[in-house]
This record gives sequence, structure tokens and C-alpha cells, in this order.
Amino acid sequence: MIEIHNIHKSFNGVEVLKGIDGVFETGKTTLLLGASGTGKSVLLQCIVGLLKPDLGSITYDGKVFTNNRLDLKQEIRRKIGMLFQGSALFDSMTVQENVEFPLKMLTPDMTRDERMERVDFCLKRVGLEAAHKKMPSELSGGMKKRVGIARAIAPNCTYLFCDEPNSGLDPLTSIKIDELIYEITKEYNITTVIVTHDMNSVIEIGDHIMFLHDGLKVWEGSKDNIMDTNVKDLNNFIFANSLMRAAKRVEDEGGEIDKL
Ligand SMILES: Nc1ncnc2c1ncn2[C@@H]1O[C@H](COP(=O)(O)OP(=O)(O)OP(=O)(O)O)[C@@H](O)[C@H]1O
Repeated sequence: MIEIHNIHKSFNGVEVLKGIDGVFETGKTTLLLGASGTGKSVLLQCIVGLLKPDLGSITYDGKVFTNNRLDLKQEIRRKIGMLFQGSALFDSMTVQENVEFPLKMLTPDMTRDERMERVDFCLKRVGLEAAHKKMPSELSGGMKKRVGIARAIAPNCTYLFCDEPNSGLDPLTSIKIDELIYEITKEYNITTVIVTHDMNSVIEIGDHIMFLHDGLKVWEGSKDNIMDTNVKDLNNFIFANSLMRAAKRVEDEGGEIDKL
């Protein structure tokens, strides 16, 4: 479980995060949802330590992360897997080398055979058992995301952060990537945090959702109650999407959204 309290962050005197609290539970996917520029990525970067909050505290399973000793921070960092927006694979490395990379960095005691066994396992888990020798330039966007997920989970991560995992993907591939992240979260009891503005992801995998608006968390709840709130900014965001408007109509008329 990750807990954040009163997170503030400004850039050049402009306050981007204005005091955010939240709990990210183990074995669940928590979505940071909101329009462009509301501070989702900045919050994610603060939580993983890529940015330093101006104020506030962050704990990982009770261990303080903010303002802690470097070695204690690194102990937590070793348990963090990241899936970056553009997948951020190393272009000059094969798929196998990309997935092996964090193992070399984080688990120097592993033998090469052990590393290869883990790479095989992770690539198989994301459905890419035949891609070891391919270069990133030979992969589709969805395959790159899968390699990114394999690389993130390779060192047995306890916490998984995904920054817009669906960006640049077609709707069907997006759903598959969402499902993969969701299954992995449940299978390995990972605490997963996903930055998104994709309403499909909300419906598919939103165990818990925090809606950010203008640097504040203005709503939180689950996919089951997101359509029934009185929060104006959230409603404006959700129902800008015509499919969501249709889903709401069906729900209001007593129908089942799954049958839409
Ligand atoms: N390193 C930085 N220096 C200065 N300003 C920044 C920096 N990073 C983010 N910002 C600003 O913080 C605000 C929030 O950015 P952020 O990337 O968190 O938005 P977001 O909600 O993730 O948007 P999107 O969905 O478009 O990715 C923006 O106004 C952005 O310009």
C-alpha cells in the first residue's frame, strides 16, 4: 500500500499540485484520471521520486519515502516497476536485453542463466515468447508496451506505475494492455498506479479512481459509482465522451451497460 499526504508541487511559482492525499491499495489498480495539464504525471513522478514534492509525505507499506536516507529510498525504488508513456525501450538493445537490463542493474547476484530464465518467464507472461531477438524498431506499439511491462515486472516489482499505457494504441490493443496490467496486478498482488484519461480503462480496470482537477483530487471512488456523482468537473470530463453518455442513458433506463 502506498499512502500520500498533502503533496504540493510548484514550477516557477505556479502551483501544479495543491495538497493531494490518497491511498493506493495493494493488489488493486488505482487510476489517476483527469484532463490534460491537471497534474497527473507530476503526481506520479513525485510518488516514484523522479520529482521532489515541495511539501507532503509519501510512504510505501509504512516506510517513509520522502526526505528519507538515500539507501532507504533506494531500497524502495528497487521494488518499483515503471511503464513509461512511449514505452522508453532502449533502441539499440534487443527485446531480451531490454528486459534483462533491470535485472543486471538491480539484482547483481543473479547468474546469467537465472536472468535468462526470468526474461523468458516475463516475455511469456506478456505473450511475447518469440520476440527475444527482435529490435524495438521491429515491434508494433502494442508489442512495445508489452516489452515495457515485461521489463517493469522483471525484478519482481511490488509497485507498478504506468504513465498513459494506452497512448498511441488502437482501442482493441488498449483493452488488451489494460487487461494485462490488471491480471498482473491481481496475480502478483502488486500496488498499481495508472495515469490515464482513457474512459475505457476506467470501465475495464478501475478498481479505484482518483479524479484530479486543477491540481486537486476532487473525487475518488470506483468504476461502479463514477457515473453517479454530483461533481461537475468530473461529469464534464466523463460525459464529453459520447459512449459514456450512451452508457449513462442505458443505466438510467435500468439496462445493463455490458449489453450496450
Ligand atoms: N518539469 C516541469 N517544469 C515546469 N512545468 C512542468 C513540469 N512538468 C509539468 N509541468 C507543468 O505542470 C502541469 C501539469 O502537467 P502534467 O504533465 O502533470 O499534466 P497531466 O495531467 O499529466 O497532463 P497530460 O494528460 O496531458 O499528460 C502542466 O501545466 C505542465 O506544463
